[in-house]
Amino acid sequence: MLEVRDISYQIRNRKLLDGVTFRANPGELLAIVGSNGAGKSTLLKLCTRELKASGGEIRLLDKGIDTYSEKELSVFRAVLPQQNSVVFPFLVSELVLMGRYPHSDFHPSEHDYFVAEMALKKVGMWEFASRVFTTLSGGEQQRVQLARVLAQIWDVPRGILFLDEPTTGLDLLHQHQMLELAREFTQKGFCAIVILHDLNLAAQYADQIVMLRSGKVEAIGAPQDVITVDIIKRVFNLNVWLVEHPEMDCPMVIPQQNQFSDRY
Ligand SMILES: Nc1ncnc2c1ncn2[C@@H]1O[C@H](COP(=O)(O)OP(=O)(O)OP(=O)(O)O)[C@@H](O)[C@H]1O
Repeated sequence: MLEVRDISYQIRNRKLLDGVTFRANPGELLAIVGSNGAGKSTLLKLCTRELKASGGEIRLLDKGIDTYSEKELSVFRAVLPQQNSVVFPFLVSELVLMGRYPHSDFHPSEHDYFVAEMALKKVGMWEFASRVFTTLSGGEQQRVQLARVLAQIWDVPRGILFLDEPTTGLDLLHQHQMLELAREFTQKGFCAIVILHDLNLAAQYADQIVMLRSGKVEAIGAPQDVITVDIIKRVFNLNVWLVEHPEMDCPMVIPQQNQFSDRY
């Protein structure tokens, strides 16, 4: 569904990404993790065509990403960016309806209004529908933005969801709800590519994890294969304990104490 083949990206003389290769299949949630500056957002921007790779190839639904028109792409792939760029006083309902524009050519049908309502209800924000978006709290805005991207690909058969640090600003409940929702969509055949900083969330929700370090893939695979003491030490320079999740078949990360005193 998403295939990234030997991708590199260079700015001036600096390689921000080098030889990155992975594949995400329908029904999978793939988490991209790694230290600050490792290249996660750059990689996501290449996959969403916000940036153009210096080398390699990216394929979506078995076609090169460059072969799609912007409109074709927007019908089946939706992007939740890291930064919230809304400055105009749109109502929450208007903003979510914008997610339907690729389907409605700016003239929303009854079905588009229905989908926007369903999406807002899905993220628990329906009662905020007539509020001005910019007056919402950071976490509330993030949930409305999720409703917008879900509305965009709500009823396509094979959608691709790109989420850049979607849990930022969300409380514990809503962090898990956000990822539960992403997983719900993967269960109906979507593919979700999610940048996460929290390794425990990645371990709990991802089918595959791509761990980046200095622009290269340090490890890729199932959470048990990527979330290891050695790999975390190499990537984050952090000593951790790993414990088994009490209910799920995945590791949980606990940083060891007293390892920072000589660093600062
Ligand atoms: N336009 C640019 N010009 C120069 N350097 C850039 C540019 N964009 C990104 N970089 C650098 O590329 C590296 C990767 O950036 P990127 O935002 O992809 O990292 P990230 O893994 O998403 O980081 P974080 O976890 O902090 O969000 C960083 O060192 C960043 O400073």
